[in-house]
Amino acid sequence: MKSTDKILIFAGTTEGRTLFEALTRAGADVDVSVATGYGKELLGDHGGHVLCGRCDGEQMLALIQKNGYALVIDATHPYAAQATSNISRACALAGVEYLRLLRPSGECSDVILCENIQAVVEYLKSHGGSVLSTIGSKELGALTELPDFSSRIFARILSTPEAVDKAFSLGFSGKNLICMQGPFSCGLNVEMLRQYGCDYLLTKNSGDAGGFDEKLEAARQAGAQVILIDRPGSDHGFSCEEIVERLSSVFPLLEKGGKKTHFPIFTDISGKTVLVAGAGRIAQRRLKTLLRFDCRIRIVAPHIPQTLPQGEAICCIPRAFEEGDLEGVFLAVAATDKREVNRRIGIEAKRRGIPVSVADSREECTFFFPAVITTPQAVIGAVGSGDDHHAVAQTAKKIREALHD
Ligand SMILES: C[C@@]1(CC(=O)O)c2cc3[nH]c(cc4nc(cc5[nH]c(cc(n2)[C@H]1CCC(=O)O)[C@@](C)(CC(=O)O)[C@@H]5CCC(=O)O)C(CC(=O)O)=C4CCC(=O)O)c(CCC(=O)O)c3CC(=O)O
Ligand SMILES: NC(=O)C1=CN([C@@H]2O[C@H](COP(=O)(O)OP(=O)(O)OC[C@H]3O[C@@H](n4cnc5c(N)ncnc54)[C@H](O)[C@@H]3O)[C@@H](O)[C@H]2O)C=CC1
Repeated sequence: MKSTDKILIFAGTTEGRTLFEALTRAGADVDVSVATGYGKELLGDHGGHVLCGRCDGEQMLALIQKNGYALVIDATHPYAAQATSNISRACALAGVEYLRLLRPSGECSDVILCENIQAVVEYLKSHGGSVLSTIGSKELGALTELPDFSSRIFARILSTPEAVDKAFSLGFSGKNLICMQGPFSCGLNVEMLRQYGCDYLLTKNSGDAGGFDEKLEAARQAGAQVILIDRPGSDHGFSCEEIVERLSSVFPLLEKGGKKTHFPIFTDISGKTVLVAGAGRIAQRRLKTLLRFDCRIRIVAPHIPQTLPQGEAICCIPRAFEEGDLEGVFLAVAATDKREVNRRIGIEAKRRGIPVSVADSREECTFFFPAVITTPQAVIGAVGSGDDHHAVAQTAKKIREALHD
């Protein structure tokens, strides 16, 4: 495969969307096909071409041949057995490479395992009790075979008009419907099971991104029995990471998991004040870097070590951080060893519109503190996607060695 080849993804799952975004960002020529308008909405606007609407096997074959894809990735839902069989057959007929993206099944024990929805119905016919159904609206019809379904089945479905209309037309009434879009936390699941007095939680083995672990744990906490519809037997495939791994030789920008990278902005900080909270190992490393750029440093820490550089540009405040310390600050670095203090600095800096690097939480950073290499000709800053700092440090080391910084 070459980097100019066209790729088609049949999405419909979180992983499919993640892969689409990552491939688009990595410069691949990629189209995505989703079954519903709702799926399209979830994709947002990432560039790339979005095809919308359900297609049968023949339509898929025509689409693949017409657009000349070199690779088709099937990222439809683990239970979309029909779609998967159509896509793989169309690829075989067109002679196009086919990859199945499949999230790993969740680990589980102590569940009532049913082969399909029909087996669930048989089980529930001979076992009383209320059920929280978390299998969506598609197969809800089967549950209406239970004579008392309208009182004992509580169906959690998507909050779309189609899903709601379908549930109503099947005979479900408002009091037995929960229309809401996930993700659902364990706590929320527990409350739902308790609120509706459910003895069972009905689920498919949707793997991690489907909130599967949160359902199992909630059932355990609420004392409900899990009824699990097993995955279609022959389904096997690759995880998102494995597919990224396979494609990264063609698209070097494709990072693991489709994480975003930061755009480097080089800005003049001379004469401006940078707040550094903390005066330990990390704060001192950053201080050394910052001082190369002729800024003023306001450093605040309960204990100011003797080893700290001194000079007019450095103002030491020997006490714990206070919010007022951010007054008049251009850039902030939170590098104390107290999680709560760093978090507070992050929040307060954001509120004031000050870019902040929070040393112990990549999620709370609005900028990443880079590894900096300075030579007479250039300033080079290196960051990764925040999940392998060691690799960034190694990269910086190689650049330093190469440039004799
Ligand atoms: C997100 C970021 C936020 C920010 O601070 O702006 C951040 C976050 C975190 N770093 C952690 C650990 C380590 N970071 C390093 C090294 C560096 N880290 C740097 C930047 C950044 N670090 C920002 C993103 C940059 C990116 O990765 O893209 C560098 C580039 C610049 C600098 O720090 O000066 C510098 C290389 C400098 C050079 O070589 O010149 C080492 C190695 C070492 O110290 O030798 C370790 C230990 C080993 C390891 O984990 O590999 C932890 C876990 C803390 C914990 O568990 O306690 C978190 C928290 C989290 O991940 O959420
Ligand atoms: N981003 C990165 O590169 C790395 C980040 N870290 C994280 O950075 C943080 C700092 O690590 P180190 O410098 O090794 O710790 P350290 O223990 O050497 O220094 C902590 C500093 O915070 C100060 N401090 C404590 N409470 C404070 C408060 N309320 N207000 C202001 N200052 C306060 C202390 O006086 C001390 O100077 C830790 O949270 C650590 O997890 C650790 C390794 C690498």
